[in-house]
Amino acid sequence: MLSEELKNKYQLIIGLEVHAQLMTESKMFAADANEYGKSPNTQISAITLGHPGTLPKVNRKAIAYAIKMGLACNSEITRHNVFARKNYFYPDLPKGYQLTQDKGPICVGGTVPIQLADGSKKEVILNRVHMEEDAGKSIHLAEEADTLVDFNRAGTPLIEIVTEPDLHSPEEAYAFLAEVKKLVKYLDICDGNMEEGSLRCDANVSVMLKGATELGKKVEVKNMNSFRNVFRAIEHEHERLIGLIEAGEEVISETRTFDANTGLTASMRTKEDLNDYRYFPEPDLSPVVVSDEWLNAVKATMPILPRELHKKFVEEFGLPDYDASFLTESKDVALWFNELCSKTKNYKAASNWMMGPVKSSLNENSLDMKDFPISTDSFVALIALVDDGKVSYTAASQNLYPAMLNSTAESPLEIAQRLNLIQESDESSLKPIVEEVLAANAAKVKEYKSGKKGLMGLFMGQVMKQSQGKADPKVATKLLIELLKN
Ligand SMILES: Nc1ncnc2c1ncn2[C@@H]1O[C@H](COP(=O)(O)OP(=O)(O)OP(=O)(O)O)[C@@H](O)[C@H]1O
Ligand SMILES: [Mg+2]
Ligand SMILES: [Mg+2]
Repeated sequence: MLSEELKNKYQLIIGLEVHAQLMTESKMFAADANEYGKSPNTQISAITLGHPGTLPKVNRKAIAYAIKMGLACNSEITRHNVFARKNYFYPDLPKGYQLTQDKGPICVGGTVPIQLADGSKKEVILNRVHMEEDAGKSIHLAEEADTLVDFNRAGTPLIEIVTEPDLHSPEEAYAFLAEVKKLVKYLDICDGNMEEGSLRCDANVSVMLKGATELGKKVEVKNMNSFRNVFRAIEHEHERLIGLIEAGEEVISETRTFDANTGLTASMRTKEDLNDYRYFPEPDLSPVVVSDEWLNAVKATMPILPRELHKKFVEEFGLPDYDASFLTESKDVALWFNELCSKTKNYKAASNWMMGPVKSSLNENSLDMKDFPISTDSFVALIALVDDGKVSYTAASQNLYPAMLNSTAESPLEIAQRLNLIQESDESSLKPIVEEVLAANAAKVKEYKSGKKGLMGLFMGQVMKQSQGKADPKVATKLLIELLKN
């Protein structure tokens, strides 16, 4: 572990390359199904395998998805798009080259907003988002020392989201990934599943003395299969690079691989054996031109974005930033909440319900908001029962709400009646109970009257007990104050 003092001497610089698999039905340049988890080598065609005489054809849906990402990040959309062949030899690359965008990525620049745990915010600057196709998958068999190849993944449409070297801590990198995942899910273009490899991240890391004007040499770390592991890999490189420099050793530009078991990285290849990819424009594809008409059609499919919903929840509903961030974390939650708030004006109560009981019950039952059984209409009725003093919040959250989860046929009022949860807010029926309590506690009443005002809580507790928790606290308090005056 390096001292804080040493860490403070250096500035950590991170640039991320995030690959997102697009959820199109077919592949980037062929009609074979784009489906995860199928039997090896069943989702392949002669085009994907690059057999002689076959010709690729661009999947326009994949292009539209990439444009959606660019629009969400306020990138500039390139109108004249050319694909290039990136040539290299690897067993899982059936054609011997990958189709990608070398010059002129489909989305240029743009930003992604992030927020850290301490509440600080920042716009991470993107270099570009470009299109490419995925390779197949090599499966290395440990025992037989053999390698098998599954080409199902080959040709899957990808976007590569490349940041500027604009991130400065593992926390920022983590927040960026979380935001990208959230965005692609809102846009419905990628499922964001890092374990299944639909979202993959390479981290470029360097350090430089604070105040230096030139970036240090970077290493690129690969093979992290979770956000947490990206965090760990950066943390490790941060320390390793400073250690190297402090020891007077040279940092080498290289690609390193992360080992999740040890938390360490190891060299894979250095810049010296850098591939010459011999990029050249793909001769079998004509340029893809994004017309105004097409661009507008894609714009029309844009969903409401988390940052827009966040703004609405804060500005229109008057909710704290914290609530808005929580509520927009998942698209399903945000949209459900948005609908709920079109039916109630008690936004803060609605938000508290979401952050408390709803969140807990979803977690406990490992449910998604998609499977949430209560309709927004019923939920509004629940909130109104509490607001009108008919059911106490305690009874509503502890008894009524759990019952609603299991009984969607009855209205909240019917359930509250069945469970005997309706509060007694009628003065005339509460008064005898209050009188009874005061009579039974004559000594305490005397103490109260001689100044021990703290006893109010005790009386209140007794009234609640006598009324089996159904006394409306407001009415009971009012009656107690009145009767204790005499
Ligand atoms: N000195 C540096 N320190 C940290 N990150 C850097 C530094 N210089 C560049 N980067 C980042 O490295 C990444 C470079 O990605 P890019 O895709 O452009 O090139 P590449 O890694 O050489 O290509 P490939 O896609 O073949 O891996 C960017 O995210 C960029 O911000
Ligand atoms: Mg790259
Ligand atoms: Mg790279």
